[in-house]
Amino acid sequence: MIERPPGLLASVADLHEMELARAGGADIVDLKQPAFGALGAWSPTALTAAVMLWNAWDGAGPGHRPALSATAGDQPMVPALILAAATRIAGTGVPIVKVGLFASPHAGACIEALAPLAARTRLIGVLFADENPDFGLIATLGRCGFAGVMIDTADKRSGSLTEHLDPLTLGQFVGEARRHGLMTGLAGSLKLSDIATLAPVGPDYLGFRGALCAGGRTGTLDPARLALAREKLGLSSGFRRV
Ligand SMILES: O=C[C@H](O)COP(=O)(O)O
Repeated sequence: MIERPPGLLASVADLHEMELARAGGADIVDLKQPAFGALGAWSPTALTAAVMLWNAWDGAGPGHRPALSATAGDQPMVPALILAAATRIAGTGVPIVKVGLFASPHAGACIEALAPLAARTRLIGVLFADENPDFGLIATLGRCGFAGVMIDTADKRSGSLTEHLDPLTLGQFVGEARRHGLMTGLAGSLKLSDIATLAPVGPDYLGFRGALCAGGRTGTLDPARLALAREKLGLSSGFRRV
C-alpha cells in the first residue's frame, strides 16, 4: 500500500500549455522546450513572462497554485558554463531550476560549482537512466545544498526509464536521495501505464511530457491525457506543496 501517491510533474512548452497544466492539476509545472533537447530551455524572455503568470496565480492563496520549475538546457559538463546557464534561468525568478548532469568525469565538479546558487535557488540535479547514472553523485548533491534529484532519459529514442532501470534500482535511488534529504522525481518517456509500476517505488513525483501530448513530446499538451494521469496517480484535488 502506497502511503502517498507521487505528485505529477508536467513539462510545458509555452504559456498556453502552462495554463492547461495548472487547470489540469499538475503539481509541478515544468517549463521545458522539448524541441531543444532532453532538458531544452525556454528563452529568458519567455521565462520572465511565465514567472509573471505564475505570480498572478498566487491570488488564490497558498496551496492553490502549482510549483514552477524550468530546465537549464542541455549544457556541456563544464562547471563555469553550467553555472552560467543555471544562474541565467534562476535570474528570471523561476523558483526551481532543473540542471542536467550528463555522464562525465566532471559531473561532480559541476555540482560543486552550483553550490553557491543552490544556497539561494532550489536546484534539482537530473541524472540520466540511459547514461549509466552514478548514484554516488547523490551524496554530492545533498552536500552542495540541492533541493532534489531526478532521473530522466537523455536520448529520447533510447527507450523509456523503465527499459533502462528496474524498480529495485529505482527504489535504491529514491532511498539514497531521501537519506541525503533530497526530493525525488522519476521521468523518461514514461507512459501512463508505467504509473502502476513506478508509484510503489515511492518517488515524490513522476514527470511526463510525451505521454501528455497529442503527437508526441514535441506535440501539444492534451488536457484529457493530463486528467487521466492524475486519475491513475490517484491524486485528489488541490496542489501538493513541493
Ligand atoms: O521532466 C519530465 C520530462 O519532461 C519528461 O519528458 P518525456 O516524458 O517526454 O521523456
